[in-house]
Amino acid sequence: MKVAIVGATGYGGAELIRLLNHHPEAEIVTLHSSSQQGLKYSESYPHLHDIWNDNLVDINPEEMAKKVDLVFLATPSGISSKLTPQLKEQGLKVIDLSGDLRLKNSEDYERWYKKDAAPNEILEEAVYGLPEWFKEEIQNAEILANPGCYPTAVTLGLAPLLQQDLIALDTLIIDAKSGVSGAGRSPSAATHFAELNDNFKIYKVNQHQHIPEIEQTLRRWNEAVQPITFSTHLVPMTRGIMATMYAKAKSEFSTEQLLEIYYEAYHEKPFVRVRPKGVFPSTKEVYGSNYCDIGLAYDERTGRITVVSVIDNLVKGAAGQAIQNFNIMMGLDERTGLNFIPVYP
Ligand SMILES: NC(=O)C1=CN([C@@H]2O[C@H](COP(=O)(O)OP(=O)(O)OC[C@H]3O[C@@H](n4cnc5c(N)ncnc54)[C@H](OP(=O)(O)O)[C@@H]3O)[C@@H](O)[C@H]2O)C=CC1
Ligand SMILES: CC(=O)N[C@@H](CCC(=O)OP(=O)(O)O)C(=O)O
Repeated sequence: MKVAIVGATGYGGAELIRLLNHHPEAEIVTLHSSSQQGLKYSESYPHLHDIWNDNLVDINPEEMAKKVDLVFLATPSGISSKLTPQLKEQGLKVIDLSGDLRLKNSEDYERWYKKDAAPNEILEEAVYGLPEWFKEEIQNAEILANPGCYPTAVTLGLAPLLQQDLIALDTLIIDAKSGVSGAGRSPSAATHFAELNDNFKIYKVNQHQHIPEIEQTLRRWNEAVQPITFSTHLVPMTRGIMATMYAKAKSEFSTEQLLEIYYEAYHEKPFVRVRPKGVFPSTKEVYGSNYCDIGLAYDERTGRITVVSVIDNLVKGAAGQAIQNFNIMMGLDERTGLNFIPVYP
Protein backbone atom coordinates (compact mmCIF):
# COMPACT_ATOMS: atom_id res chain seq x y z
CA MET A 1 0.00 0.00 0.00
CA LYS A 2 1.54 3.29 -1.13
CA VAL A 3 1.02 6.24 1.19
CA ALA A 4 1.75 9.97 1.37
CA ILE A 5 2.15 12.15 4.47
CA VAL A 6 1.01 15.78 4.55
CA GLY A 7 2.42 17.74 7.51
CA ALA A 8 5.48 15.46 7.49
CA THR A 9 7.65 18.16 9.09
CA GLY A 10 5.55 18.20 12.29
CA TYR A 11 5.84 15.88 15.28
CA GLY A 12 2.89 13.71 14.22
CA GLY A 13 4.33 13.40 10.71
CA ALA A 14 7.80 12.54 12.00
CA GLU A 15 6.33 9.85 14.24
CA LEU A 16 4.39 8.38 11.30
CA ILE A 17 7.69 8.13 9.39
CA ARG A 18 9.48 6.49 12.34
CA LEU A 19 6.77 3.86 12.69
CA LEU A 20 5.94 3.28 9.00
CA ASN A 21 9.66 2.82 8.29
CA HIS A 22 9.28 -0.66 9.88
CA HIS A 23 5.83 -1.45 8.49
CA PRO A 24 5.93 -4.49 6.18
CA GLU A 25 2.89 -3.51 4.09
CA ALA A 26 3.13 0.29 3.79
CA GLU A 27 5.48 2.23 1.56
CA ILE A 28 5.90 5.97 2.11
CA VAL A 29 6.11 7.39 -1.40
CA THR A 30 5.87 11.15 -0.90
CA LEU A 31 6.26 13.64 1.95
CA HIS A 32 4.37 16.92 1.56
CA SER A 33 4.86 20.39 2.95
CA SER A 34 3.08 23.71 2.63
CA SER A 35 6.20 25.74 3.46
CA GLN A 36 9.34 23.70 2.73
CA GLN A 37 8.81 22.28 -0.77
CA GLY A 38 12.08 21.36 -2.48
CA LEU A 39 14.00 21.03 0.79
CA LYS A 40 15.40 17.68 1.89
CA TYR A 41 13.33 16.11 4.68
CA SER A 42 16.50 15.43 6.67
CA GLU A 43 17.11 19.19 6.81
CA SER A 44 14.04 19.38 9.07
CA TYR A 45 15.12 16.32 11.05
CA PRO A 46 18.91 15.80 11.00
CA HIS A 47 18.53 12.53 12.97
CA LEU A 48 17.15 11.11 9.70
CA HIS A 49 20.25 12.08 7.69
CA ASP A 50 21.01 9.33 5.15
CA ILE A 51 17.71 7.65 6.05
CA TRP A 52 15.09 10.05 4.65
CA ASN A 53 16.83 12.36 2.19
CA ASP A 54 13.86 12.76 -0.19
CA ASN A 55 12.73 16.26 -1.08
CA LEU A 56 9.50 17.57 0.38
CA VAL A 57 6.90 18.22 -2.32
CA ASP A 58 3.85 20.48 -2.51
CA ILE A 59 0.28 19.40 -1.82
CA ASN A 60 -1.42 18.63 -5.13
CA PRO A 61 -4.25 16.05 -4.83
CA GLU A 62 -4.27 15.24 -8.56
CA GLU A 63 -0.53 14.47 -8.58
CA MET A 64 -0.81 12.54 -5.30
CA ALA A 65 -3.51 10.28 -6.76
CA LYS A 66 -1.08 9.19 -9.51
CA LYS A 67 1.39 7.87 -6.92
CA VAL A 68 -0.38 6.74 -3.76
CA ASP A 69 -3.55 5.05 -2.46
CA LEU A 70 -3.88 6.69 0.93
CA VAL A 71 -2.92 10.01 2.51
CA PHE A 72 -2.13 10.62 6.18
CA LEU A 73 -2.91 14.21 7.19
CA ALA A 74 -0.83 15.38 10.16
CA THR A 75 -1.82 19.02 9.77
CA PRO A 76 -3.18 21.68 12.14
CA SER A 77 -6.94 22.03 12.47
CA GLY A 78 -8.60 23.86 9.58
CA ILE A 79 -6.63 22.09 6.81
CA SER A 80 -8.21 18.66 6.52
CA SER A 81 -11.72 20.18 6.37
CA LYS A 82 -10.75 21.68 2.99
CA LEU A 83 -8.23 19.11 1.74
CA THR A 84 -10.17 15.90 2.44
CA PRO A 85 -12.97 16.67 -0.10
CA GLN A 86 -10.28 17.24 -2.77
CA LEU A 87 -8.46 14.01 -1.90
CA LYS A 88 -11.73 12.07 -1.90
CA GLU A 89 -12.57 13.46 -5.33
CA GLN A 90 -9.30 11.93 -6.59
CA GLY A 91 -10.29 8.54 -5.14
CA LEU A 92 -7.75 8.70 -2.30
CA LYS A 93 -8.35 7.27 1.15
CA VAL A 94 -7.62 9.62 4.06
CA ILE A 95 -6.50 9.16 7.66
CA ASP A 96 -6.70 12.52 9.42
CA LEU A 97 -4.78 13.08 12.68
CA SER A 98 -6.34 16.50 13.28
CA GLY A 99 -9.63 17.32 14.98
CA ASP A 100 -11.36 18.41 11.73
CA LEU A 101 -13.37 15.26 11.01
CA ARG A 102 -14.03 13.92 14.52
CA LEU A 103 -17.14 15.85 15.55
CA LYS A 104 -20.33 14.80 13.80
CA ASN A 105 -22.05 18.10 14.58
CA SER A 106 -20.47 20.92 12.54
CA GLU A 107 -21.76 23.56 15.00
CA ASP A 108 -19.81 21.86 17.79
CA TYR A 109 -16.66 22.01 15.65
CA GLU A 110 -17.13 25.69 14.87
CA ARG A 111 -17.81 26.54 18.51
CA TRP A 112 -14.84 24.66 19.99
CA TYR A 113 -12.26 25.03 17.20
CA LYS A 114 -13.40 28.51 16.06
CA LYS A 115 -12.91 27.54 12.41
CA ASP A 116 -15.20 26.57 9.53
CA ALA A 117 -16.27 22.93 9.66
CA ALA A 118 -15.76 20.35 6.90
CA PRO A 119 -18.73 19.76 4.55
CA ASN A 120 -21.50 17.73 6.20
CA GLU A 121 -21.20 14.83 3.72
CA ILE A 122 -17.54 14.42 4.70
CA LEU A 123 -18.38 14.56 8.44
CA GLU A 124 -21.10 11.96 7.91
CA GLU A 125 -18.78 9.65 6.01
CA ALA A 126 -15.77 9.99 8.35
CA VAL A 127 -15.40 7.05 10.73
CA TYR A 128 -14.16 7.81 14.26
CA GLY A 129 -11.19 5.50 14.66
CA LEU A 130 -11.03 4.23 18.22
CA PRO A 131 -10.04 0.68 17.21
CA GLU A 132 -10.76 -1.01 20.54
CA TRP A 133 -14.47 -0.18 20.28
CA PHE A 134 -15.34 0.74 16.69
CA LYS A 135 -13.37 -1.83 14.71
CA GLU A 136 -16.25 -2.96 12.48
CA GLU A 137 -16.88 0.55 11.15
CA ILE A 138 -13.15 1.14 10.68
CA GLN A 139 -12.87 -1.96 8.46
CA ASN A 140 -15.02 -0.25 5.81
CA ALA A 141 -13.74 3.32 6.24
CA GLU A 142 -12.36 5.38 3.38
CA ILE A 143 -12.13 8.57 5.44
CA LEU A 144 -10.92 8.06 8.97
CA ALA A 145 -10.88 10.58 11.82
CA ASN A 146 -8.08 9.56 14.17
CA PRO A 147 -9.07 10.35 17.79
CA GLY A 148 -7.43 13.15 19.79
CA CYS A 149 -4.67 12.32 22.26
CA TYR A 150 -6.59 13.17 25.44
CA PRO A 151 -9.86 11.56 24.20
CA THR A 152 -7.97 8.30 23.51
CA ALA A 153 -6.65 8.05 27.07
CA VAL A 154 -9.93 9.20 28.63
CA THR A 155 -12.42 7.10 26.65
CA LEU A 156 -10.36 3.89 26.86
CA GLY A 157 -10.15 4.45 30.62
CA LEU A 158 -13.89 5.06 31.03
CA ALA A 159 -15.43 2.68 28.44
CA PRO A 160 -16.31 -0.27 30.73
CA LEU A 161 -17.84 2.04 33.38
CA LEU A 162 -20.06 3.80 30.81
CA GLN A 163 -20.96 0.72 28.79
CA GLN A 164 -22.11 -1.11 31.92
CA ASP A 165 -23.72 1.96 33.54
CA LEU A 166 -21.67 1.61 36.73
CA ILE A 167 -21.22 5.29 37.75
CA ALA A 168 -23.39 8.25 38.75
CA LEU A 169 -22.76 10.32 35.62
CA ASP A 170 -23.02 13.76 37.23
CA THR A 171 -20.12 12.93 39.58
CA LEU A 172 -17.57 12.30 36.80
CA ILE A 173 -14.42 14.47 36.89
CA ILE A 174 -11.58 14.04 34.38
CA ASP A 175 -8.16 15.43 35.23
CA ALA A 176 -5.52 15.12 32.51
CA LYS A 177 -1.86 16.01 32.06
CA SER A 178 0.26 16.09 28.90
CA GLY A 179 3.88 16.36 27.88
CA VAL A 180 4.76 19.30 25.66
CA SER A 181 5.14 17.42 22.33
CA GLY A 182 1.31 17.37 22.40
CA ALA A 183 1.45 21.04 21.43
CA GLY A 184 3.32 20.33 18.17
CA ARG A 185 6.72 21.50 16.92
CA SER A 186 6.08 25.24 16.58
CA PRO A 187 7.27 27.03 19.69
CA SER A 188 4.93 29.32 21.64
CA ALA A 189 5.07 31.31 24.86
CA ALA A 190 3.52 28.40 26.78
CA THR A 191 6.04 25.88 25.45
CA HIS A 192 9.10 28.13 25.88
CA PHE A 193 11.71 26.35 28.08
CA ALA A 194 11.67 29.05 30.76
CA GLU A 195 7.87 28.87 31.05
CA LEU A 196 7.65 25.10 31.00
CA ASN A 197 10.70 23.90 32.90
CA ASP A 198 10.27 23.42 36.66
CA ASN A 199 6.61 24.38 36.29
CA PHE A 200 3.14 22.76 36.18
CA LYS A 201 0.29 24.65 34.48
CA ILE A 202 -3.42 24.18 33.99
CA TYR A 203 -4.70 25.46 30.62
CA LYS A 204 -7.90 25.88 28.54
CA VAL A 205 -10.07 25.47 31.67
CA ASN A 206 -13.61 24.50 30.51
CA GLN A 207 -12.55 25.52 26.97
CA HIS A 208 -10.62 22.52 25.73
CA GLN A 209 -11.54 21.44 22.18
CA HIS A 210 -11.48 17.78 23.25
CA ILE A 211 -14.51 18.24 25.56
CA PRO A 212 -17.14 17.72 22.80
CA GLU A 213 -15.14 14.80 21.34
CA ILE A 214 -15.04 12.98 24.68
CA GLU A 215 -18.76 13.66 25.29
CA GLN A 216 -19.62 12.42 21.77
CA THR A 217 -17.87 9.07 22.38
CA LEU A 218 -19.16 8.60 25.93
CA ARG A 219 -22.73 9.22 24.65
CA ARG A 220 -22.34 6.36 22.16
CA TRP A 221 -22.06 4.11 25.21
CA ASN A 222 -24.50 5.87 27.50
CA GLU A 223 -26.94 8.45 26.10
CA ALA A 224 -27.48 9.98 29.52
CA VAL A 225 -23.93 11.38 29.73
CA GLN A 226 -23.97 14.96 31.10
CA PRO A 227 -21.59 17.78 30.12
CA ILE A 228 -18.22 16.73 31.54
CA THR A 229 -15.67 18.52 33.68
CA PHE A 230 -12.32 18.02 31.94
CA SER A 231 -9.10 19.80 32.95
CA THR A 232 -5.78 19.75 31.11
CA HIS A 233 -2.31 20.45 32.48
CA LEU A 234 1.08 20.92 30.85
CA VAL A 235 3.88 18.86 32.41
CA PRO A 236 7.60 19.54 31.82
CA MET A 237 8.25 16.28 29.97
CA THR A 238 8.45 15.50 26.26
CA ARG A 239 5.92 12.69 25.71
CA GLY A 240 3.08 11.18 27.65
CA ILE A 241 -0.49 11.72 28.82
CA MET A 242 -1.97 10.69 32.14
CA ALA A 243 -5.74 10.98 32.55
CA THR A 244 -7.15 10.41 36.03
CA MET A 245 -10.92 9.94 36.23
CA TYR A 246 -13.05 10.06 39.39
CA ALA A 247 -16.72 9.09 39.77
CA LYS A 248 -19.12 7.77 42.42
CA ALA A 249 -20.08 4.14 41.87
CA LYS A 250 -23.84 3.44 41.54
CA SER A 251 -23.51 0.50 43.95
CA GLU A 252 -20.86 -0.95 46.25
CA PHE A 253 -17.92 -2.71 44.60
CA SER A 254 -14.55 -4.10 45.44
CA THR A 255 -11.44 -3.20 43.44
CA GLU A 256 -11.20 -6.89 42.47
CA GLN A 257 -14.72 -6.84 40.98
CA LEU A 258 -13.96 -3.73 38.95
CA LEU A 259 -10.69 -5.17 37.70
CA GLU A 260 -12.55 -8.29 36.55
CA ILE A 261 -14.89 -6.07 34.49
CA TYR A 262 -11.89 -4.31 32.90
CA TYR A 263 -10.01 -7.56 32.23
CA GLU A 264 -13.11 -8.93 30.53
CA ALA A 265 -13.58 -5.74 28.45
CA TYR A 266 -9.96 -5.58 27.27
CA HIS A 267 -8.66 -9.16 27.19
CA GLU A 268 -8.84 -9.34 23.38
CA LYS A 269 -7.61 -5.79 22.73
CA PRO A 270 -3.84 -6.08 22.21
CA PHE A 271 -2.91 -2.47 22.98
CA VAL A 272 -4.77 -2.00 26.26
CA ARG A 273 -3.11 -3.43 29.38
CA VAL A 274 -4.99 -3.43 32.68
CA ARG A 275 -2.71 -3.47 35.74
CA PRO A 276 -3.29 -5.68 38.81
CA LYS A 277 -4.71 -4.38 42.11
CA GLY A 278 -2.58 -1.68 43.72
CA VAL A 279 -0.47 -1.10 40.60
CA PHE A 280 -0.88 2.14 38.66
CA PRO A 281 0.86 2.89 35.35
CA SER A 282 3.20 5.84 34.76
CA THR A 283 3.75 7.60 31.43
CA LYS A 284 7.25 6.20 31.05
CA GLU A 285 5.84 2.66 31.05
CA VAL A 286 4.22 3.30 27.64
CA TYR A 287 6.85 5.70 26.19
CA GLY A 288 7.35 5.22 22.45
CA SER A 289 4.77 2.39 22.31
CA ASN A 290 1.17 2.00 21.16
CA TYR A 291 -0.06 0.81 24.56
CA CYS A 292 -2.71 2.39 26.72
CA ASP A 293 -2.17 1.20 30.30
CA ILE A 294 -4.95 1.39 32.88
CA GLY A 295 -4.96 1.11 36.67
CA LEU A 296 -7.97 1.50 38.95
CA ALA A 297 -9.21 1.39 42.52
CA TYR A 298 -12.50 1.50 44.42
CA ASP A 299 -12.46 3.47 47.67
CA GLU A 300 -14.84 1.88 50.16
CA ARG A 301 -14.77 5.01 52.38
CA THR A 302 -16.03 7.42 49.68
CA GLY A 303 -17.76 5.04 47.25
CA ARG A 304 -15.64 6.59 44.49
CA ILE A 305 -13.84 4.85 41.64
CA THR A 306 -10.45 6.20 40.47
CA VAL A 307 -9.23 5.17 37.00
CA VAL A 308 -5.77 6.10 35.69
CA SER A 309 -5.03 5.81 31.97
CA VAL A 310 -1.68 6.56 30.30
CA ILE A 311 -0.56 6.74 26.66
CA ASP A 312 2.28 8.17 24.60
CA ASN A 313 0.51 11.13 22.96
CA LEU A 314 2.49 10.75 19.73
CA VAL A 315 1.94 6.99 19.42
CA LYS A 316 -1.39 5.69 20.78
CA GLY A 317 -2.47 9.36 20.88
CA ALA A 318 -1.60 10.05 17.22
CA ALA A 319 0.66 8.19 14.74
CA GLY A 320 0.49 4.70 16.30
CA GLN A 321 -3.29 4.72 16.48
CA ALA A 322 -3.40 6.08 12.89
CA ILE A 323 -1.35 3.03 11.80
CA GLN A 324 -3.55 0.70 13.88
CA ASN A 325 -6.52 2.17 11.97
CA PHE A 326 -4.64 1.84 8.65
CA ASN A 327 -4.06 -1.85 9.41
CA ILE A 328 -7.74 -2.45 10.13
CA MET A 329 -8.81 -0.53 6.98
CA MET A 330 -6.42 -2.67 4.90
CA GLY A 331 -7.60 -5.96 6.42
CA LEU A 332 -4.26 -6.53 8.20
CA ASP A 333 -3.69 -7.65 11.78
CA GLU A 334 -4.08 -4.43 13.80
CA ARG A 335 -0.64 -5.01 15.41
CA THR A 336 1.23 -4.98 12.08
CA GLY A 337 4.29 -2.74 12.38
CA LEU A 338 3.31 -1.74 15.93
CA ASN A 339 4.36 -4.72 17.97
CA PHE A 340 7.24 -3.19 19.90
CA ILE A 341 7.81 -2.66 23.60
CA PRO A 342 8.07 0.74 25.35
CA VAL A 343 11.39 2.59 25.60
CA TYR A 344 12.58 2.44 29.24
CA PRO A 345 13.93 4.34 31.09
N1 LIG B 1 1.31 16.27 18.88
C1 LIG B 1 0.43 15.41 19.37
O1 LIG B 1 0.69 14.74 20.39
C2 LIG B 1 -0.89 15.19 18.69
C3 LIG B 1 -1.28 15.95 17.62
N2 LIG B 1 -2.53 15.75 17.06
C4 LIG B 1 -2.98 16.54 15.93
O2 LIG B 1 -2.23 16.15 14.78
C5 LIG B 1 -2.02 17.26 13.94
C6 LIG B 1 -0.50 17.45 13.75
O3 LIG B 1 0.05 17.72 15.03
P1 LIG B 1 1.59 17.98 15.26
O4 LIG B 1 2.37 17.14 14.33
O5 LIG B 1 1.84 17.90 16.69
O6 LIG B 1 1.72 19.51 14.79
P2 LIG B 1 3.00 20.27 14.29
O7 LIG B 1 2.71 21.71 14.52
O8 LIG B 1 4.24 19.69 14.86
O9 LIG B 1 3.01 19.99 12.72
C7 LIG B 1 1.98 20.35 11.86
C8 LIG B 1 2.52 20.40 10.44
O10 LIG B 1 1.45 20.85 9.58
C9 LIG B 1 2.01 21.54 8.48
N3 LIG B 1 1.16 22.66 8.07
C10 LIG B 1 1.04 23.88 8.68
N4 LIG B 1 0.18 24.66 7.99
C11 LIG B 1 -0.23 23.92 6.93
C12 LIG B 1 -1.09 24.18 5.84
N5 LIG B 1 -1.70 25.37 5.70
N6 LIG B 1 -1.29 23.21 4.93
C13 LIG B 1 -0.67 22.01 5.04
N7 LIG B 1 0.17 21.72 6.06
C14 LIG B 1 0.38 22.65 6.99
C15 LIG B 1 3.36 22.06 8.92
O11 LIG B 1 4.32 21.62 8.00
P3 LIG B 1 4.74 22.48 6.70
O12 LIG B 1 4.97 23.89 7.17
O13 LIG B 1 5.98 21.77 6.28
O14 LIG B 1 3.59 22.36 5.75
C16 LIG B 1 3.64 21.40 10.27
O15 LIG B 1 4.90 20.76 10.30
C17 LIG B 1 -2.68 18.46 14.63
O16 LIG B 1 -3.97 18.64 14.11
C18 LIG B 1 -2.72 18.02 16.08
O17 LIG B 1 -3.70 18.69 16.77
C19 LIG B 1 -3.35 14.76 17.50
C20 LIG B 1 -2.99 13.98 18.54
C21 LIG B 1 -1.74 14.16 19.24
C1 LIG C 1 -0.03 19.84 25.33
C2 LIG C 1 -0.99 20.42 24.34
O1 LIG C 1 -1.02 21.61 24.09
N1 LIG C 1 -1.80 19.56 23.74
C3 LIG C 1 -2.75 19.99 22.75
C4 LIG C 1 -3.31 18.79 22.04
C5 LIG C 1 -3.89 19.31 20.77
C6 LIG C 1 -4.37 18.35 19.81
O2 LIG C 1 -3.90 17.28 19.65
O3 LIG C 1 -5.38 18.89 19.11
P1 LIG C 1 -6.50 18.16 18.26
O4 LIG C 1 -6.56 16.77 18.75
O5 LIG C 1 -7.72 18.94 18.55
O6 LIG C 1 -6.05 18.21 16.87
C7 LIG C 1 -3.90 20.79 23.39
O7 LIG C 1 -4.20 20.59 24.56
O8 LIG C 1 -4.55 21.57 22.66
